Amino acid sequence: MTGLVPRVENRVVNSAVSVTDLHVERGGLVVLPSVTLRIEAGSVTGLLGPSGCGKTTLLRCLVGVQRIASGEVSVLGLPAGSAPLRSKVGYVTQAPSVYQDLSVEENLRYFAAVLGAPRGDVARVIELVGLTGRERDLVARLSGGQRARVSLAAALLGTPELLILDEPTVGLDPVLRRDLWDLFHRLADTGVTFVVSSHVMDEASRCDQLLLMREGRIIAADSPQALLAETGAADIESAFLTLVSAEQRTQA
Ligand SMILES: Nc1ncnc2c1ncn2[C@@H]1O[C@H](COP(=O)(O)OP(=O)(O)OP(=O)(O)O)[C@@H](O)[C@H]1O
Repeated sequence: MTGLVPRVENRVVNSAVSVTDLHVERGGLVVLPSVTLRIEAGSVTGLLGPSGCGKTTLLRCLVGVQRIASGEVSVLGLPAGSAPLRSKVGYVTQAPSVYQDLSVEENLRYFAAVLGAPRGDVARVIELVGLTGRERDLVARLSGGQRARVSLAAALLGTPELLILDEPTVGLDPVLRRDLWDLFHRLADTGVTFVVSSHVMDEASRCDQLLLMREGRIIAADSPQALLAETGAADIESAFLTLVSAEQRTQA
């Protein structure tokens, strides 16, 4: 996966995301009691935690599609979901959100037109996600991993400054996973901020910063190296368990 990556110009904020006292309820249950966090611009931040801990809900708040009960969510210096952010924030959901009955290229041409991205961008993003040669294939005939990459390509159209990716590497083989993480870092080096959720702790070492989440709360926010040093654990999964045990001891 190669290709030219556009630079993000005129960044004026250092925090790409700032969340304060965020409280969210879904279906009458408290999912996020009170989340406060900052995400540095130009970083690859991993949001890691067990299934059901609230990762998707938090990501939906950053995109501005989740009803919040109270708190503040600021993205690139603006309230999450505000109109100017539409072309600056890319969101890839867990379920691929592309048209099955269109080809890879037709899908991306359509999304480029909606976003007002230049036509030449389509070939660029297809190359970035490693789908060169599959342009004319119908999405319905692609594998799950290939389909996920079409969704990712759509999110890369234009010049997004923040990419919010919900479990983008699920179902991908190790080589493709490595290539995608390399792509995230290459784009982050140009100033794009990535927030990537995963319930697979072994992806942690690929992130600059980690947000470890449990039962709707951020239990740690630091670099993988700092979390390992702080807990004395050999890997992030053990660090997570150490933090959970420490928390349970404090609560007991
Ligand atoms: N549409 C909904 N209505 C009511 N409750 C919901 C809804 N979607 C999710 N929830 C609940 O919110 C909580 C957090 O779910 P969320 O999808 O944010 O977790 P997650 O960490 O992303 O999980 P996973 O890793 O399995 O995707 C769960 O208890 C879930 O049951």
